[in-house]
Amino acid sequence: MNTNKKHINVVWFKRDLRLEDNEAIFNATRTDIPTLLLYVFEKSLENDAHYSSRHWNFIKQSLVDINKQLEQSNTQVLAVSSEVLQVFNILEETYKIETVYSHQETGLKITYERDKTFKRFCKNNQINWVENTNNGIFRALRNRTNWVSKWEKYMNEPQFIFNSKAEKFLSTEAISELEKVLEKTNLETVPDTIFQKGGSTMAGKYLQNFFEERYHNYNSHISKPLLARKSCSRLSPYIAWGNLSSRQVLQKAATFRLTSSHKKQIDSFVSRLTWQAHFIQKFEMEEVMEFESVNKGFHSLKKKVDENYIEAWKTGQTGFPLIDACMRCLNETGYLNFRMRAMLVSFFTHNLWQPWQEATQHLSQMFLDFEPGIHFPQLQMQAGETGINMLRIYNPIKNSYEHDPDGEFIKKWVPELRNLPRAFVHEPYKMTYLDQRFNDFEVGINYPKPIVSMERTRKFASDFLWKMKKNPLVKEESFRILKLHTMADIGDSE
Ligand SMILES: Cc1cc2nc3c(=O)[nH]c(=O)nc-3n(C[C@H](O)[C@H](O)[C@H](O)COP(=O)(O)OP(=O)(O)OC[C@H]3O[C@@H](n4cnc5c(N)ncnc54)[C@H](O)[C@@H]3O)c2cc1C
Repeated sequence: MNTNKKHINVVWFKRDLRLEDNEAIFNATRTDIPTLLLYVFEKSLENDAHYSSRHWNFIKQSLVDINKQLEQSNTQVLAVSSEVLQVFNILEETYKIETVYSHQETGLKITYERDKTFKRFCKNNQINWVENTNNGIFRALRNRTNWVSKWEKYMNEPQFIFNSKAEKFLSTEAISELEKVLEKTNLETVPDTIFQKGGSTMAGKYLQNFFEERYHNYNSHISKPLLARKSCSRLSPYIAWGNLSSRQVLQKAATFRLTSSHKKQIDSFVSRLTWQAHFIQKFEMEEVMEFESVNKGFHSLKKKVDENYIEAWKTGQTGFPLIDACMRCLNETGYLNFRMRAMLVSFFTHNLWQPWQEATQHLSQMFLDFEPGIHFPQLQMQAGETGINMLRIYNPIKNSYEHDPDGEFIKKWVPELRNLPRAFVHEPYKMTYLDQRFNDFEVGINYPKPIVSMERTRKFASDFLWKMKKNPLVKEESFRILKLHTMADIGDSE
């Protein structure tokens, strides 16, 4: 046994893929021993049905970007494909690991269990594990008393400056040696212009460009599927994977606000970042939300799974043009604005009357910005199963006329409808026999007939859920949820 092992620290990257304002790196590099920067592509997570290749590509791009910034420091991120414990066991053969630094993860059960195992491993191997607060989400809170002021204080604190001195890190040569005994991950990705590209450099460009050019119409465009793509920040994947900390974004917003003549837009944007933290904090305190409705009163709601409906929804073949355009756009590009996401879930859970649990994995795979802490609470809220939020059943036809009046978005993503006059694009099933003939278009052949009746299913869902809201257990649970999370839920006021 090698008793003269070199001592090192390890920074274990999770959803904090950046160098600046990274407390884990900051703490590790304050010590006198070198630090190894590590990312593990965990096979168990790669196989988890919530994730898809678009996420792993984004992470790879983020690591390539970090590596570029690290060239001056003569170090690289050790990126390996394995499981976390296996990697640490192998590292321990060469080095004595003093301390592992990472950010707390508000994640899926699978990562929570992994962290518990890792904690035991550290204890058994005399490794110190320091976990930092991530983006102002606090662990082990019993309620939300003073939560907002704690969060604000965290956000106003100075950022952690990256120390790039080479002596702070394990050298590239030493990392190459480790790559020989571990399964090195190939970080190359196929060049692609459809998805937003990962990395802090790209994130910084989106941030700068949002405040310099794009934010002026934030409020008026936020609900419009086409215009929101430009007028919203598009920062969600960068925040979800940690290319930017929320603090970096908020402090930038505050600086721009000082001289901005569009302060209202900046304030609305900032309020979204408060929601982001609010939802993640809620999930941190109610992790069962991954599997079941937070309001136990809804556990008795049993909806029959219909695979045909689910398939039509997933592939954008429901016969409702705005729903289909949204889904096809999401599948293709990984992004959709808030209202359209909410509408897709509402259609799934209310009109198709399917359990929200059946929607989670397809959506999480498609959202490039998949963030468990927002995803599950939002799904349940849009499904009307929290008991505390206003019941919202989105009407896709009304939304279509209001937010895509010329059918531009629909025609882009549902090419079958491209040649139809504007008057028919929102409700092609209303075309008469003659309309169809003159337009060389047949409902049910060129484009599906609606798979459900909008009016009948809306009424059914509304009556059913309003009745459920009166159920004593739903009421009791609503009270519990409000008490636990103190502040009134704020997420559906768009
Ligand atoms: C069913 C459903 C699932 C969702 N899943 C996710 C998810 O997995 N990851 C994710 O980041 N967002 C999710 N959202 C929230 C929201 O739709 C996206 O954050 C937003 O559309 C991203 O676009 P943007 O960055 O341009 O947002 P902007 O409007 O520019 O907002 C700035 C930031 O605030 C946060 N934010 C914005 N809206 C919300 C919101 N309603 N709730 C919480 N945080 C918000 C995001 O971090 C976003 O990047 C979900 C919404 C719904 C209805």
